[in-house]
Formats: sequence, structure tokens, C-alpha cells
Amino acid sequence: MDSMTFVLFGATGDLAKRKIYPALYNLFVEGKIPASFSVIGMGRREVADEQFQSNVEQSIKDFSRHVNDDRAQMDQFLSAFRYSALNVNHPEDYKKLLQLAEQRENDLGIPGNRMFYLSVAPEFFDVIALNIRESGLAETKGWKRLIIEKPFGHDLESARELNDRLSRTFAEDEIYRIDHYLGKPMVQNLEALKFANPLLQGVWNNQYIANVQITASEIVGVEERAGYYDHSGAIRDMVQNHMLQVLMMAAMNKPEHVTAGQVRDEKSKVMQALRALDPSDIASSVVRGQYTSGEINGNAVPSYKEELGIAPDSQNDTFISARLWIDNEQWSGVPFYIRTGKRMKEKSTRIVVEFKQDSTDPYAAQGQPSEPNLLIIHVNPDEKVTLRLNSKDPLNNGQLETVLMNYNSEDKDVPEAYERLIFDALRGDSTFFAHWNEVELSWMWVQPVLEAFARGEVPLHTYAAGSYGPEASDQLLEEQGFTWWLDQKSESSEKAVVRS
Ligand SMILES: NC(=O)C1=CN([C@@H]2O[C@H](COP(=O)(O)OP(=O)(O)OC[C@H]3O[C@@H](n4cnc5c(N)ncnc54)[C@H](OP(=O)(O)O)[C@@H]3O)[C@@H](O)[C@H]2O)C=CC1
Ligand SMILES: O=C1O[C@H](COP(=O)(O)O)[C@@H](O)[C@H](O)[C@H]1O
Repeated sequence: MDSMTFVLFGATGDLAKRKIYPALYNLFVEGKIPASFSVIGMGRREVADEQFQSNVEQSIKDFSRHVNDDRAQMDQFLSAFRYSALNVNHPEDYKKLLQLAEQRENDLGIPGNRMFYLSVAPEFFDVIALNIRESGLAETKGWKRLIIEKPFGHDLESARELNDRLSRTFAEDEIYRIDHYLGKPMVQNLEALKFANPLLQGVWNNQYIANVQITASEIVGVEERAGYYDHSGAIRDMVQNHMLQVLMMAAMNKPEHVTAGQVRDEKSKVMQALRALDPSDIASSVVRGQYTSGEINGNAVPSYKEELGIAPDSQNDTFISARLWIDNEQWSGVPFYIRTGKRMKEKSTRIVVEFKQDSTDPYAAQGQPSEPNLLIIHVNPDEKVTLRLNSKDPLNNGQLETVLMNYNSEDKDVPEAYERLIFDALRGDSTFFAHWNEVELSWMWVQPVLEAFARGEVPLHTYAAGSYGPEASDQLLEEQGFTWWLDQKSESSEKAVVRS
């Protein structure tokens, strides 16, 4: 990997502290970044280099997966860090930054490879890109790349405008749009599960699959992000990006080669085939919800409207579920259901693939029909793959029972999503980043939904905190004769899979 300068906007912020410094440190310890590199952190406040290094060390102690007592290693890592106070709106601060970057490149004898990471509020993305260009920071003999956080726009128009502005400084192949769900090991594993296993590849289509259910449920509420969340809602916060990215990964066809370009093309094809919702269909295909007070793990939790910083009459969605159709040869007739919400019963991100049942099931004739086979990809917090099969129970006169076969990757010390993604960006691999085509197509699907919400055409259902969401979300599946599949603890404390 090339030596480089990591230019971090928002170096005093929460994301830098919790994710970025620990990720860089883990990569450093594992020898995945060059020993000679430079990091320049920025924020408005004045911070001396020594204080900055000490803050970085603290964040590593608090959040890194590699905690050791190797002082020399830590000192070597920290010696790469410098701080430069910068207000994103002050062009003169970028000149200072350029001087520091060049001075460090000279001192360390490293080429002018520059990775700009925008860990700041989205309204600053375009002004930073503009100032990077105007100040000369982008004119380097080495490579330049941009890592950009979500949200990428607030709607289709603003996303297009932002992309337009960024592209005046950075080419598309220099832009790495983070969607941290694409950094999750099990989301990345989807590709291998489908394409490296002829067993699954052969049945990954509408002939064998009855429906696909993608859930990302959370226990947490809005936490300290009321100002942002109350204007975004679950539709922008989770659906436009994470849920649609996971859907693309689950539904994409096999590329000839697993390269960034071909994976991106296959994902875009899924989005192009995703049936656009006609305004008259939106209310019957999309369920909006907002939580009322309830109980989670024995603790009482307030309603959304009572959360700190939320308008008492807020009509924002904290839950979305939807039925989507992919109109192509592979998926025609297979509903894809997505569901995400705050303050739900459990933290669980998973994909459940329900297979069709045999219409000539011989066990049905004996009054004991087999149950559908399920493939469950647990993304978070469990990281495992479960296959549910029918089998004979030797202790019960050979009656059919369902059995779960598990592959569990939890024992492995797997790098966190940010670590994997920063590593990929540093070596120029954009496979697991959101390409502009995908982002634009996602917004194109979401935009009519936002407009229907704004016109008040989609009812805002309530659901009790600690539940699985509004009843209307169950009805969405019942219309096709399906139910959401849930994980449930059985008496033997093994997890069972049951219908909702
Ligand atoms: N935190 C998280 O878990 C996640 C965050 N994100 C995204 O990451 C980005 C950063 O989030 P987060 O770290 O939580 O935000 P914080 O509010 O914690 O940090 C914001 C950072 O921006 C800096 N900043 C604010 N205004 C200016 C300015 N005018 N000029 C220069 N720097 C400025 C602040 O430094 P100072 O105050 O010193 O100026 C601070 O370092 C956002 O886009 C967010 O959506 C995405 C996923 C998860
Ligand atoms: O991007 C976001 O994701 C988190 C959920 O991420 P996970 O990795 O814990 O599943 C969500 O809480 C947050 O609102 C959203 O902005």
C-alpha cells in the first residue's frame, strides 16, 4: 500500500473518536498501513499536537480491538498525528493546511497521496470539496481520494446537486461513499455465499425462493441526534442507503469477475429493475410507524414525541417496512420485504430467504406438511448463517421436525466495518462503497415515497416501544400469504425460528 497523508475533517468529533482512530490503529498494528504515513486532523477548536495525540490514544484505549502495552508501537503510531485548526468556511485555513501537508510529506519523504475524510456534518461536504480545489490541496503528484460520510443528500435533487459539486474536485473513481452496512462481514459474505456455492446459486431465483425479508431493528431511540433524525426519519436514515444496499447485495446477479466495476454494474441492474412505486400504490406498499412509550428489556422507555429535542407533534417516521418487486427474469414474482425501526423489541439485522415448498410434499398427505426451508443470514449482533431444514425426529416416531444448521463466525476476531472500509479505500478498492449510480437510483426509488409522505397519503401508524412495529407491517406480508420470521429463544435456550 502507498504511503499517504490522511486528512481528517471533523477530527474532534464523535465518529473520529469512536471509529476512525481505532480503525487506523488496528490497521497499523496489523501492518496494513505503511509504517510511514501522516495524519492531519482538523476542527474549529484550537488543539495542540500533544493534546491531539493524547486524545487519539484515549480513543484507542476506549474503542480499539487491539489493546496492548506496547508503548513504542503506540508512540510510533501517534507520532504520525498533527492538528491544524480549520473552519471549513475559511479559505485561508486550507492554505495553512496545504503548507502543513507538504511539510509533513517532505519531512517523512512520502509522496503526495492524499486521502481526504469528511467526518463532518453533510452541509459542509460541498464547501470543503470546493476549498480543497481552490487551495491547491487537490493538485498533487500523487493520488487524491475522498471518503465521505452519509447522508448523501436529503432527497433526489439535493443528492444530485451534491454529486455535481463534488465532481468538480474529485472524479467518481476518487470518491468513496461510506455505507457502513457494506463493511459488515456478513453483508460482504453474501457475495461468496451466493457465488462460491453452486448449491445456493442454483436456487437463488424465483423458481425456488418464495420471498426475501430484510430486517434492521434497533433497541435504541434517537439518542443525541434528534435535530438530524427528526428531519430524516427511518426512510432517509436507513432505507435510502443501508436497506437498499443490502437488498442490492442480496439480489444482484453473478458478475463474471468479482471486481468493483462488475459488482457495481450488477447492483445497479437490481436498482434499475426495482419497480418504481406508482403514487397510487405507495400507501399499500409502504408502512410508516412512530413509537409510543413502552418497555424494552424490563425498562420503561418514553414515546418518540417525548424524546429530548423531538417536536411534541412530530409526524416523523421511526419505522418503515415496505414490499418491493424486482422486475427481472431472476426475481419476477418474488416479494422483497424490508423493515427497519427504532425502539423495537430486539437489535437484529438479518436477511431471511424463505424457499418455496414442494407442491407434491408426501408428508402433507400424511397430515404433517413440511415447513419451508429458510436461509438466515444474521448480520448483527450475531454473525452467522443458519439453514433451516426438515428432518425426522428419532425420539418422536420419526415425526418431522425443523432443525437449524449454523455456521457461526463470532469466534473470529473480525475487523469492524470502518476498519475494513478504510483499509479498502486506502488501497483503492471501491467494491464495498456506494457508487453514484446506486445512490442516485436509490433516491429515485425513495423520492416518490417522500412525496407521498409529504402529501399525507401514507398513514403514520403507532407501535409500542419494545414491539416488532405496527400491525400494518404484518399485513403487508399476509397479503401474499407470508409472515415475518422471528428469532426466538426456545426452552432449551437454543434459538428457534418462528412465524410472527
Ligand atoms: N457519530 C456516528 O456514529 C456517525 C456519524 N456519521 C456521520 O459522520 C459525520 C460526523 O459525525 P459526528 O462525528 O458524529 O459529528 P460531531 O458533531 O461529533 O463532530 C463534528 C465535527 O465537525 C467539526 N466541525 C463542526 N463545524 C465545523 C466547522 N465549521 N469547521 C470545521 N470543523 C467543524 C467539529 O469540530 P469543532 O467542534 O472543533 O469545530 C467536529 O470535529 C456526519 O456526517 C455524520 O452524519 C455517520 C455514521 C455514524
Ligand atoms: O447509519 C445508521 O446506522 C445505525 C445502525 O447501525 P448498526 O450498525 O448499529 O446496525 C442507526 O442507529 C443510525 O440511526 C443510522 O444513522
